[in-house]
Amino acid sequence: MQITATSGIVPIVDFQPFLTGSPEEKQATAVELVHALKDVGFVMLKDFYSEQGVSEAQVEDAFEHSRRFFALSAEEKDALAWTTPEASRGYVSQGRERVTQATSKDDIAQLRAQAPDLKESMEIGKDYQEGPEDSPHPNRWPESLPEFKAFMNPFFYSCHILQVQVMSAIACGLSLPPNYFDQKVAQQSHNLRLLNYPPVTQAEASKSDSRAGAHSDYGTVTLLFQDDVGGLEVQDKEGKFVPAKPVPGTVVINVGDLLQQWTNDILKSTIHRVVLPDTKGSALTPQRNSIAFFGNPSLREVITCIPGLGEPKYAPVLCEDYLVRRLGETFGV
Ligand SMILES: O=C(O)CCC(=O)C(=O)O
Ligand SMILES: [Fe+2]
Repeated sequence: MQITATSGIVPIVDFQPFLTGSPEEKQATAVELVHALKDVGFVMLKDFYSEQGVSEAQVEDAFEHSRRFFALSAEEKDALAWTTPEASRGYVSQGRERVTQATSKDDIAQLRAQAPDLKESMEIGKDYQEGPEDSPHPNRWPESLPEFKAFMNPFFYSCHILQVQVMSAIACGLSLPPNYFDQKVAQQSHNLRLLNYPPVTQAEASKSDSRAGAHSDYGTVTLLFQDDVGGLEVQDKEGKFVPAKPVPGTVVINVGDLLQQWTNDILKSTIHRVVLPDTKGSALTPQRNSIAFFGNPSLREVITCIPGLGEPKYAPVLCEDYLVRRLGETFGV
């Protein structure tokens, strides 16, 4: 397999042939994508924009809405605070979440106290509007920014479609039917996370160089849109962290733990982190914004190793149980 371009160790794959190409072109792109996800667990997709999925203008607008949201007063943001792993919606102030691979409550609490993630985030889930029985966990919308909700709901759906497109390519690359995952992710139990990494002084930077600690993601695939500041690093096979410098016009895709389990370790959920960029002599590190869309299976889906991918290494797990446990660990609840 010839990968022509990379950012660090992350291959760059043109997704357009999968979206609009001939059957042969589709299959060749799917194979290229799966090769990258088996080998590195990360890929950058270029030419991924589509009418049904995510458009270029939407990505730009999403960053603008995100900036306006984080510019709200601390009081207004805190009134929308994230509540429970089951809901996983709302505002997460700096220091509340500490992503890590540690699993002991005490270890994570100590990490949170000593080296908190230098970030704030806003978590958005599917917005149920049909009736009380459809609204177990309402989103937490800022009242002073009505256009925020009006933008984020269709953007969430567009990201869902891009995620379906990527999952379909993964299915093709694994020699499964193209629609293999469609029904299994149809509930849109995903999590759209707007991230703001504020500027940091040298003094703060010496306490914790971690904008987001080393961790793996939990779900199927994460779609990550990043600005041009950089800081994302991906662990290589020797355990070394390698910068994945932003490439304009691409979306980063990485495999989550549930997709690794689903594919019986064929696809890799790779550890990654976000570090502070060099201050280049100035007193503050630049602010960074990113937008992560964590694709998940439907919550009632039981994740069982896909037949034909070898002797199962994992016992079946209910998606909801798994996600609630992982989120509970990182939030210390
Ligand atoms: O901000 C980034 O580039 C990555 C964030 C991330 O890995 C996460 O939130 O899981
Ligand atoms: Fe992540």
